[in-house]
Amino acid sequence: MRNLKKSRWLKQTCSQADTESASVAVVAAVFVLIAFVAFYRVFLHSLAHVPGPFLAKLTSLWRDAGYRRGKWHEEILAIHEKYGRVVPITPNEVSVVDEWAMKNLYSHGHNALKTPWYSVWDPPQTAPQLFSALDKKEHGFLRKRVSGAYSMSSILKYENYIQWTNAFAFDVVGELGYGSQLDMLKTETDVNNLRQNIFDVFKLLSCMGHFLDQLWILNNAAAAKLLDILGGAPPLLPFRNRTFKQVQDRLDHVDEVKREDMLQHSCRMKDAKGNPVKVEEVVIEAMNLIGAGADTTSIGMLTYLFYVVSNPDCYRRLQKEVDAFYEDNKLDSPLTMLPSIVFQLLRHTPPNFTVRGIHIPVGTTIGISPIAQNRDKEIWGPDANKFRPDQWLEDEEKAKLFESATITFGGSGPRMCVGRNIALAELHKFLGQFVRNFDFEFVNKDQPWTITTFWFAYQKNLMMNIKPLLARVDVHQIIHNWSL
Ligand code: HEM
Repeated sequence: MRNLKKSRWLKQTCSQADTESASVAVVAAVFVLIAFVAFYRVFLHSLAHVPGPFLAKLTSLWRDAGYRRGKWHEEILAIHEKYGRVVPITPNEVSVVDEWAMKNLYSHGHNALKTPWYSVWDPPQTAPQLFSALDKKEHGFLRKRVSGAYSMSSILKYENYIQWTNAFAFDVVGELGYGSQLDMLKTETDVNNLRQNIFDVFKLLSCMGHFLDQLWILNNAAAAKLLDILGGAPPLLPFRNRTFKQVQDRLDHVDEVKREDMLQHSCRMKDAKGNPVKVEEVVIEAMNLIGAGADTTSIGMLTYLFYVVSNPDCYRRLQKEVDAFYEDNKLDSPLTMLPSIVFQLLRHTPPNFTVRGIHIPVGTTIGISPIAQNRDKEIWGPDANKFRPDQWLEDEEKAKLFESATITFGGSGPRMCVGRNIALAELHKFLGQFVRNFDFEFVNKDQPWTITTFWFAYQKNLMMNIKPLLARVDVHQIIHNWSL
């Protein structure tokens, strides 16, 4: 009996020892594997010799941590300043600044494929969307059927709606894509908490797009259904429901509606087989307009206000030019300063690929950071960081070169911004009207604004003293202390 107990105890002790040594072996194997991967990445990987931050070569967590800090717009400039024009930012991703690379990545015929990061922008329970479609054929089809609505001739037809809405970005895109304003101006509130929700969702998706298979675990139809049942509505649901209602209403009356806006264009689209479009497909186009077209353009407007106030000479010349344009209602004097300021502010905001002698292997993720390219001293000269609209006026040849090197709208190829014409129309209108009707200056001259970047560079706390110019607008002469 005693022997039996002893042998059981011995067996238990042995199996405990076996488990312990197996655990040690597993931990050791994991360590060896990590050490091997680290050694390979830092010394043997084909990008190992390219100068860049050490941690970036080791793990993509370095880049992800940078994104989450919200200061990537400063960090990417510092990285290029320190390491040059081709810099690894993860073990398998390079950030590049180069005019040639821009043409070969982002123009017709040459464009590289978008990375799987974009898949995170496909909301569950909606139709495929233009921006995140990775497949070239699918993207080509989706783009072709909407592009008529974005052409300059169409945008000029919508101009009345833009004027009407006082050109404020959310209401403008609402007017074009939903058939009515979003009532942000009228109610002076964030209707459906839309702006805050878009900020929160963009922050989450832009940071987490690299993780856990693009957050698939949360971002799928089953999870959305489960959330619905449990009553935990996703943040953009009220807005999505409102969009469905508005779109369905327009689809039901499309032949009676006389309004030629973008919603009308979307309602008349066909699917790939030539059948009438489904409600989900129109909804995704309308939501695209809001996501891609509102914050981007309002960021441009704030950038304008910031740089015009920071450059009194530009401000004075611009006001003079716009005044001359309206003088005696002639409206025919040429505008040069206004477009130069627009272009200047926009700047401020495949196999065997070789950039500047550095070979980028097939399968590497490659991208151009707009801010790094738009501030590059080799392209823009020693005063690349200065806001100097005259740059566009001094030399016609150079201006053409600058235009082709500016990457703000994503190059010139099939993936470039389809809403460029809307953005340009809005910005020109807003800038011209604002400078004509108001005098403005910073409240806080030492720190006029703060910028946080989560894919979009959001400006916060831009406080302005705004004085209506009495001769032109019928308002009391009061100094507004207005937070933009
Ligand atoms: C100053 C304002 C704007 C800027 C700087 C801007 C910039 C860009 C950039 C860089 C891209 C390419 C993004 C990528 O592929 O990662 C893009 C795509 C896009 N933009 Fe804009 N955008 C602006 C305004 C607008 C407006 C007003 C709209 C619509 C009303 C719009 C709609 C779109 C859409 C739908 C795409 C996806 C195009 C495609 O993949 O084929 N954008 N934009």
